[in-house]
Amino acid sequence: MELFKYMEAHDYEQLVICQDKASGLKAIIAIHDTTLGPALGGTRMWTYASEEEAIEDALRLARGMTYKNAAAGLNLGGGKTVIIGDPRKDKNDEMFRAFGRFIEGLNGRYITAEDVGTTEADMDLIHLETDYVTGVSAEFGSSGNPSPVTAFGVYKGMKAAAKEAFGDDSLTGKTIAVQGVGNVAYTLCEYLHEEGAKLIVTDINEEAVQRAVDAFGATAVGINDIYSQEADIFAPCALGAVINDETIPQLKVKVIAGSANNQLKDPIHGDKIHAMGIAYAPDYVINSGGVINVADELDGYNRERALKRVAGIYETIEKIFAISKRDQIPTYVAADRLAEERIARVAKSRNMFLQNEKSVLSRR
Ligand SMILES: NC(=O)C1=CN([C@@H]2O[C@H](COP(=O)(O)OP(=O)(O)OC[C@H]3O[C@@H](n4cnc5c(N)ncnc54)[C@H](O)[C@@H]3O)[C@@H](O)[C@H]2O)C=CC1
Ligand SMILES: O=C(O)CCC(=O)C(=O)O
Repeated sequence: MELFKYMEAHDYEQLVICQDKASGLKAIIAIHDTTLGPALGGTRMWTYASEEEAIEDALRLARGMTYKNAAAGLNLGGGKTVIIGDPRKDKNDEMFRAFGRFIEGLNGRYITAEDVGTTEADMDLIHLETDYVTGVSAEFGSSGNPSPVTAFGVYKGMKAAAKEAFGDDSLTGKTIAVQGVGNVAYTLCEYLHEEGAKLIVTDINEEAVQRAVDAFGATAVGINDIYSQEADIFAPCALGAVINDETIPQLKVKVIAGSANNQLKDPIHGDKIHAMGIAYAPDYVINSGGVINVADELDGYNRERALKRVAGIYETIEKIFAISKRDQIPTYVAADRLAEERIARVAKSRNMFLQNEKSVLSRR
């Protein structure tokens, strides 16, 4: 990869390569855009096949965080870290302490959190060296398990999408096909059941299915049958790339709204469902409850305030449908536009010189 060419083409600010021989730390911190505030994004630990693959992943994920944070209305930019290594074998305490010192060295330009392969305990080790970390344990002001909060955001976003499709945001009597009833979707099903929706569920884990059948009177279907159900709403809450050439022709729903990341296999699939008149709530917006929740730690975590902020996903999805109509574009493009427009607006109002910029952490 021609690094500077790539960074220039996609507007990256900074790439930090961190190496600590004693602990074996090999980390790449990618900072995409800090117009809105410090870059916040988790740390992924993974066995990358090559250094180039790790750098590409860090860059791609960091850019994703710029859009996610901007669309979520957070005053945070986008960044992400990858640590090269096997999270089951290669971790040691010194590695995360060394990483914390590298973060501290960035003096607040980057704030980390958990991601695939890292845990609350790892965040606590980072916290020994820097305050620029979230997702720490309760004694340091943790926001706790993000899944119920993510589920609340998905519920709110689904209602906004239902309003778009059916003219009314009530889910009472609506049939909702839920793919995967894990941590997020189980709580989502609680909200939906409470509101009087009929649930159809599937999961590769039979126990998870049975739990939903017992608790919510859900109808269980096979894993490949979830797409073709006579339902009003499809809620993908398991895997990515489930909206693709094979599944789209099977869909009978008017709304797609679920927690899974990267739901569209390729952008063309977002165009296809748009052309079919399906109201699609873009994944990184409707599932942003987790990051909104963790970001609340920066203000001294307050559950009530976090949930209020997460409830704002309803209005964000409404705005995205409005942009989609205004510009005649699919909602996945409208979400990017919402983020880009917000960054451009804030950039204009923040171009005045200040001797000392206010830090996010100083709000604590
Ligand atoms: N937990 C959170 O706060 C957030 C989660 N997400 C995304 O939401 C999705 C769900 O996350 P969690 O509930 O935390 O994960 P989870 O692992 O608790 O739940 C996923 C469920 O999907 C099932 N599953 C896996 N493959 C399947 C398949 N082929 N068909 C049907 N079911 C299948 C699993 O058995 C599991 O029960 C993931 O894509 C995740 O990346 C996104 C933002 C935040
Ligand atoms: O939610 C988190 O723990 C961190 C945010 C993040 O990296 C993400 O949403 O992918």
